[in-house]
Amino acid sequence: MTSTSTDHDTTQTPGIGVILCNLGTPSAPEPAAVKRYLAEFLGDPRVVEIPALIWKPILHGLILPRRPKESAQKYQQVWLEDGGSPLLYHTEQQALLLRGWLGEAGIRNVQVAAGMRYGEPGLKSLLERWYQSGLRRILIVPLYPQYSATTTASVYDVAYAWAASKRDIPDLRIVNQYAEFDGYIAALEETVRKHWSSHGRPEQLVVSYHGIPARNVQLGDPYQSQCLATSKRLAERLGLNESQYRVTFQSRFGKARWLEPYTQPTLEQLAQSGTKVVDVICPGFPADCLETLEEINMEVREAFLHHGGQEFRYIPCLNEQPRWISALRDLVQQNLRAWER
Ligand SMILES: C=CC1=C(C)c2cc3[nH]c(cc4nc(cc5[nH]c(cc1n2)c(C)c5CCC(=O)O)C(CCC(=O)O)=C4C)c(C)c3C=C
Ligand SMILES: [Fe+2]
Ligand SMILES: [Fe+2]
Repeated sequence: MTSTSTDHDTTQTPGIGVILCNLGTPSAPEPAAVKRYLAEFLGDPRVVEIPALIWKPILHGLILPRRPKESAQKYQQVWLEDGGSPLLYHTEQQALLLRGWLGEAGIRNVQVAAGMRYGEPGLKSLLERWYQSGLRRILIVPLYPQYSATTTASVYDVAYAWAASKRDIPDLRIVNQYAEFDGYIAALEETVRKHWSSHGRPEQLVVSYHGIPARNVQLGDPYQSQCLATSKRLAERLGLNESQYRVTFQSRFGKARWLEPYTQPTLEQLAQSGTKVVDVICPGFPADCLETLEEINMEVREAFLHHGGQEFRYIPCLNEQPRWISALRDLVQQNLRAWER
């Protein structure tokens, strides 16, 4: 970590806040807490784009009475003994480390915190708290490298709605996407190379992203093309040709068509057609969470092995990897520089 000469002006202006904003997570791995979380999350019209008159009765009459119990059991399997929700734990660790790395780069007037779009610590309360304490420059970094209206736009909604309640609106900046940001790709590359140096190369690298409904893409959501762009950049840096990796989409919810190919059936087909060793990485999740630790590393692993695969090697998310924290520092510095002009 070295100080840069370009950050001097920004560092002297008081009161900058940086929020690492992630999706959110239940407060406990219990049905009641999961129900509260899912009600807020799935009640967001950015997430489920079905008219409220149709969706609300389905959500409250069919989904919320059943799913929380099932989901709570899954959360229990990944809940950290001391840290609680992995998603919240890793996001908070990232915020702590980023604060230190920014300090080492000479930026000492910055506060960094984790904020959650759904649940606690809530994005809106954090904005309000910092505003009341006098911060007038706030940078939000959604922990979604690939933009989707279902996730990133929802962060904009909350921030802008909060700002709409203010007479003296602070300088607010939101990082829209960083699917091909060099530091991010380099961090992914490093995590794969480290994994290969201890385990050797796989027959296939499966690059799995959270899915969204296919219709959203038809309506203009750029998410799919950004996932493909991230994967292509990563594969190029790893020297993989097109037959050595594939991109898949996981976590389908409901019966509509989502982005394809789906992760689990792809791994089952790979196993059935004789592939024995696979590596799976989830670049769309900067922090490990239910969808990576339980769905990928438990459910999909079991499916692959059950269909004849021999080695299912899950590559953990970027989490607290120094190369990732330095990428976040670079991304933040790049955005803070805009305030110098
Ligand atoms: C309509 C449903 C959903 C859309 C669209 C969706 C998009 C989306 N989600 C993430 C990241 C995460 N999702 C997580 C959990 C999760 N996602 C959905 C549904 C949709 N997601 C549900 C119902 C759940 C809850 C778990 C369950 O009950 O099965 C998580 C993990 C949260 C945690 O606490 O660990 C993340 C992270 C992205 C990036 C995305 C679109 C691009
Ligand atoms: Fe999700
Ligand atoms: Fe899932």
